[in-house]
Amino acid sequence: MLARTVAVTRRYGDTVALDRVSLDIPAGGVVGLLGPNGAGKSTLLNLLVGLRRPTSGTVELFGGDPRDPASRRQIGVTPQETGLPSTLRVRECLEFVARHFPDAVPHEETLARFGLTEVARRQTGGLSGGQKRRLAVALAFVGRPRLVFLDEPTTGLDVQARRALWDAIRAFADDGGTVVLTSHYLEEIEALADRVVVIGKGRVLADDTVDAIRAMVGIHRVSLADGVDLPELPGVVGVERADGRTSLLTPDADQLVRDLVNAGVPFHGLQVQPTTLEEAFLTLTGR
Ligand SMILES: Nc1ncnc2c1ncn2[C@@H]1O[C@H](COP(=O)(O)OP(=O)(O)OP(=O)(O)O)[C@@H](O)[C@H]1O
Repeated sequence: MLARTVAVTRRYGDTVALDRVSLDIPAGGVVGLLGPNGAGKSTLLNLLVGLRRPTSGTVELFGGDPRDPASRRQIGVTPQETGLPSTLRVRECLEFVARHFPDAVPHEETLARFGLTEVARRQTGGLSGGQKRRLAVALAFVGRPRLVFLDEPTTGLDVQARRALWDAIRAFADDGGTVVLTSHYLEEIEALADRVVVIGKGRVLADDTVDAIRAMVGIHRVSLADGVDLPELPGVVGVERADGRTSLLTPDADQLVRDLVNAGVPFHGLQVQPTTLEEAFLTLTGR
């Protein structure tokens, strides 16, 4: 096991950012932490990399305490927000980080892999937001880590830059590296992760393969104006009533609409909408 948390709780004052989270990170593959804003993803990463202490429970990194620098030797990290020294050139940043490691990746390789070759001589202060982000992520890989933590690696990148970064992350995993990344984007998780851990309100709501999670979050909300009696309908996983409307939550909205028609329900004001990830998971976990 490269890293693990056992019944970890983290509070900030009255806020419970993580609530008894137990998670194992074995070697190999990409683990995606998926969840809405404020779910606790960054807090979990910060505990795993030793930036924060748990309020209770234990966190292990390479068998030790993540707050001990020796435990952190084989990790690479890109936090959600990073600062680069604005007068250093891109290549100088790579050199600075590489000096800390016995067998760093050659600069040319990193530059090419992260699409930074053209800007190698530029000062980081003059880079675009996307270029800065790519450099910040690239730096996590320079020391040939065994385990890399990336907090929202592609936020703010355009489609092309995002894909380039995905390729680099995947190449690292294909070579046997392990990655833990957070994202709001199901698409990003689908592109990269073998395993998805869904976090909501400080809890692990699901921990499964991408396919299983996709099936769970493909929940739609079919809503109708109140005033009609609804029969028992198959495939409805939740019912909500608010603002003069009844919402039926279902993984197969097309079939539900067919069933409504077949049952002769005289509905009006029908709307079909995808649910948010948070709604889908709260529904599925019955909370
Ligand atoms: N340093 C802090 N002080 C006080 N509250 C905090 C602190 N850091 C996080 N929190 C709170 O803990 C909860 C979890 O935050 P966290 O940043 O871990 O969520 P997240 O899933 O990473 O969200 P996002 O997707 O927005 O980054 C939130 O309610 C947040 O306001």
